[in-house]
Amino acid sequence: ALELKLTPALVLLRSTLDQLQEKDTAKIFFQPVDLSEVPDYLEFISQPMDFSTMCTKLEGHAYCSIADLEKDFNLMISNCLKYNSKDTMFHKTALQLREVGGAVLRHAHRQSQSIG
Ligand SMILES: CC(=O)c1c[nH]c2ccccc12
Repeated sequence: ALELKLTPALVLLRSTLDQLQEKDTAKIFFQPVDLSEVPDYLEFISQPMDFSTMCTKLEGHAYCSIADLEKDFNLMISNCLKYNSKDTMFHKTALQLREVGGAVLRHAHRQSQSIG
């Protein structure tokens, strides 16, 4: 039935997001950048993104595929690389997360192909 077919896709999306969050050991991407702490953030970043927002979107069925999840993950990383200069921990952490997260997403793409 349709709901049986859709469930594995949601399960894979949740597991992929969980795996990506686990790689953010410093938890710098767990919450939106605090605009009261960083008042100029929106002068540089037009579309903020973070894992908590991605989780809300996922449960709200905003993601139809791993590719949709990957788009927001890449947005989150590129925001961080843009706002934070190269010599910061944030910038370096984003570069690392981009690599390890890429491997998680490649594996999830392969799994989603086997679900069909
Ligand atoms: C992910 C990110 O860019 C940030 C996460 N926490 C922050 C605090 C100040 C400025 C940037 C950030």
